[in-house]
Amino acid sequence: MKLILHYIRPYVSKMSFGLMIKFIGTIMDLLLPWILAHIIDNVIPLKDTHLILYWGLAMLLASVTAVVFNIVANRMASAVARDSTETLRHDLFEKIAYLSANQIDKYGVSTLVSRLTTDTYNVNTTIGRMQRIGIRAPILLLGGILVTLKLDPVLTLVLLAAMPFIVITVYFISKIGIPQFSQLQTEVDHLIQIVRENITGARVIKALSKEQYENRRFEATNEKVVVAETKANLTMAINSPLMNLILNISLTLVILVSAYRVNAGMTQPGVIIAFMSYFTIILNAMLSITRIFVIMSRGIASADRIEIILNEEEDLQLMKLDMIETEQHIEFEHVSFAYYHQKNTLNDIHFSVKEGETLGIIGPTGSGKTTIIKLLMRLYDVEQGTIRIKGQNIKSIPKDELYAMFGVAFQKDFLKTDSIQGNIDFGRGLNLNRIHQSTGFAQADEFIDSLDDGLQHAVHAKGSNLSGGQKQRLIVSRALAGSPDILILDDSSSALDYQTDAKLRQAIHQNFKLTTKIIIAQRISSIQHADHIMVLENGRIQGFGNHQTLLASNEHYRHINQSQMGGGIHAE
Ligand SMILES: Nc1ncnc2c1ncn2[C@@H]1O[C@H](COP(=O)(O)OP(=O)(O)OP(=O)(O)O)[C@@H](O)[C@H]1O
Repeated sequence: MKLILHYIRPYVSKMSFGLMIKFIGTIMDLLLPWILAHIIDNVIPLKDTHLILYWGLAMLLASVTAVVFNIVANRMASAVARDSTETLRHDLFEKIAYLSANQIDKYGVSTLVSRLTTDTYNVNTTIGRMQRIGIRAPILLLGGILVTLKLDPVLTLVLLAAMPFIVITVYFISKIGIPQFSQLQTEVDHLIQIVRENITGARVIKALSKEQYENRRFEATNEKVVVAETKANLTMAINSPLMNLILNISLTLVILVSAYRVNAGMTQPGVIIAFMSYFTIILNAMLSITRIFVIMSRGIASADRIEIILNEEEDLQLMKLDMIETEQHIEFEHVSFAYYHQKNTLNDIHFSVKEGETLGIIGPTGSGKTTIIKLLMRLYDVEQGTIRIKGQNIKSIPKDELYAMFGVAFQKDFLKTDSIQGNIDFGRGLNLNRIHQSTGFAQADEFIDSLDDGLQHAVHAKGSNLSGGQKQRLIVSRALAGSPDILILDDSSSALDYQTDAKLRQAIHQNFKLTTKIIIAQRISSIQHADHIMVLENGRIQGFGNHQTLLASNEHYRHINQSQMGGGIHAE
């Protein structure tokens, strides 16, 4: 609720104006039965046609004002809901964009997507509806009671006897309903996760003929959403019949008492007709108020889920740490790391690389190669040991500065729905020369030139209209285009043929002399010319040296070399 209040605060004046219009419209609605009673009991007996016409016109004016003012107020309410949710969605998106890799792992992508979409939509509905019926219903209720008190206090007291029962019912129903709506949102998260996996993995699913299996998996989760929704809606559905029951009992009592009072000459028939109209107004107002609680239950559950993300503290804080004098560009000092306090993924990683040098990393899958890069970029914080860039602990380098040092091509990196140029530039405003140069270095020119629209060729989501090798070359072009201090190629040439891979390495060697390069590869040929080669196994450094020294001293490396290159020391 605090979150909702926070986001509507900037619109208080607009909202107040809208609520004032709504107030006037509602008062007009309230006036109508009173005018009718006045016409029946006081004006008609006078048999003055002009006076009857005059009061009839007053009724028409009141009803037109009520309709027009209500429409205007509703439109203003929708505008406030739209604008405040826009800001909320913006803030949430920004927050999600700045979450650390650790925090994204903690929540999972699906729940973040559903918080950004369905939850913000629920908040929007709550803000809109609260203004539309949140003011109208209480005014109709209170105003109705005040007018009926004036018309006939005894009958009003009979009506008011129902109030405590209504309050108790609403309290218990919303107490049960809010957690049920939270549960429903969690099930929606799971559903989104399965849809995402299905769409992302469509090709694998088809290749393995697993459509039926996936359909069953989806159905099972869909069923859970239905069960959760049914449960929450059932709780809320008890609300209206229960209210109707309470109100109908009190209506019966009101009719009985009014029949007695008219017979005894204690009240007039016009008053009873007006009272019945007010009774309907009060009844509808009470039902609307209970509906507000249903909407609020859902809105609060969603607002809470959004608030948890917005309140997430920055977990990779900038620290003030001393610099050391060093000749090295990148240094890992006895670094050990575990994801979420599980078993260590990396153990005692200790190495250094000078500016302009190339480090090759080779090792079996899952040995921790990519994790070294993630730690160097501070996507996760190390628990033991220190990582330095030019003598500065990376924990003391502002994030923007740190990220700006890198040009990275990750294993299955991201391509967005944009042109080839847009994907390489990635919002950095690079000049066209720079982009042409980088596509040349990355050996992407040949395929880009073969396209009719060249750099303007549209790339579909995740690069689905490009081959594996074409995607890799675009991703490498993007990494090179920013002339980075540190270039990281994580298995980024695996889809290239040997010749193209060799040309790419040659281009990088010749044109990025001052850039420190880290190349992760499965192929010895991709790293054999590196200044240093790290052999990684089970998160430990198994060997460190150049190609020749490792061939001479490291059995594991020799074995890989033999299996890939047939044993000799190959030079290209
Ligand atoms: N976000 C994560 N959460 C938990 N565990 C992770 C995460 N990322 C990687 N791991 C685990 O850490 C280990 C090392 O992963 P890493 O990606 O560094 O290996 P790799 O050597 O680069 O493998 P590959 O050659 O297959 O890319 C693996 O066992 C992996 O399951």
